[in-house]
Amino acid sequence: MTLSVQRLTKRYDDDVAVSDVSMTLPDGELAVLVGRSGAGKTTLLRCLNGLEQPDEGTVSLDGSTAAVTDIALVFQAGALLDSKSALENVLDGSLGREPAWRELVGWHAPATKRAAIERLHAVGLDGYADRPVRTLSGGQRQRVGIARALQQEPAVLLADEPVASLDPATAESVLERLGAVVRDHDLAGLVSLHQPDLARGIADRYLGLADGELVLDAPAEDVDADRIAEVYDRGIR
Ligand SMILES: Nc1ncnc2c1ncn2[C@@H]1O[C@H](COP(=O)(O)OP(=O)(O)OP(=O)(O)O)[C@@H](O)[C@H]1O
Repeated sequence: MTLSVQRLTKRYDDDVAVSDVSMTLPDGELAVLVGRSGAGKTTLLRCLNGLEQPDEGTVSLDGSTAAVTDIALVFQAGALLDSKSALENVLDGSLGREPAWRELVGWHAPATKRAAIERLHAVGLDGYADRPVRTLSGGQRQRVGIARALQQEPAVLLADEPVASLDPATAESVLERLGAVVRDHDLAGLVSLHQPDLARGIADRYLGLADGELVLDAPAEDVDADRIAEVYDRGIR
């Protein structure tokens, strides 16, 4: 499905965090969102998945209003429940898709459980299902976060600086996983990153925000380091 954003604006009092942004994210493609601190990346992602209400503009999926479960957001550092296992964290992605009583007692349908194990496989975590996530490395935790987002069966996968706390090699491998799941599951993918070079060869497209405005929207092959540097130079907030 294609995610379309039309003239989206979000203000906090007098501060325009996102200003009149329009863009299209087709399925099967990973776009990388860049921009200096305070440019509006997190606010845009939160508006896309409904955590924030835009003041103006619309977000639609194939022309219709998106349901909450259609758009999954992977948080920085995974935002996992430490005391639970990897599999239990992934199963949390089914919240809202299963009857409430199943969620309350933690007794999931066999097909749901099989799907969750398949998601762990998709992110390269075979054999980690029963590991408490507090015993996992940063990169493994982040991949559990991606598997949990997949369990939501979204049409759109968003990630807000998902590799910020990782070393460059681990960050690159997490991004490769993200790119692979976006393509294999035919999702529209958007990832905010402070190290855009890590996404070379993985990103299909670069989007750039400066002071809330979309100042870059181009295929990855047309975007070199200078073009990205321009996005960072334009932000003055
Ligand atoms: N809840 C909020 N209340 C008031 N202002 C906010 C709120 N959230 C964000 N802002 C403001 O909106 C602007 C955009 O912030 P946002 O967090 O979206 O930027 P960002 O590009 O994600 O930055 P970073 O790279 O540092 O995470 C900033 O000026 C910020 O201070």
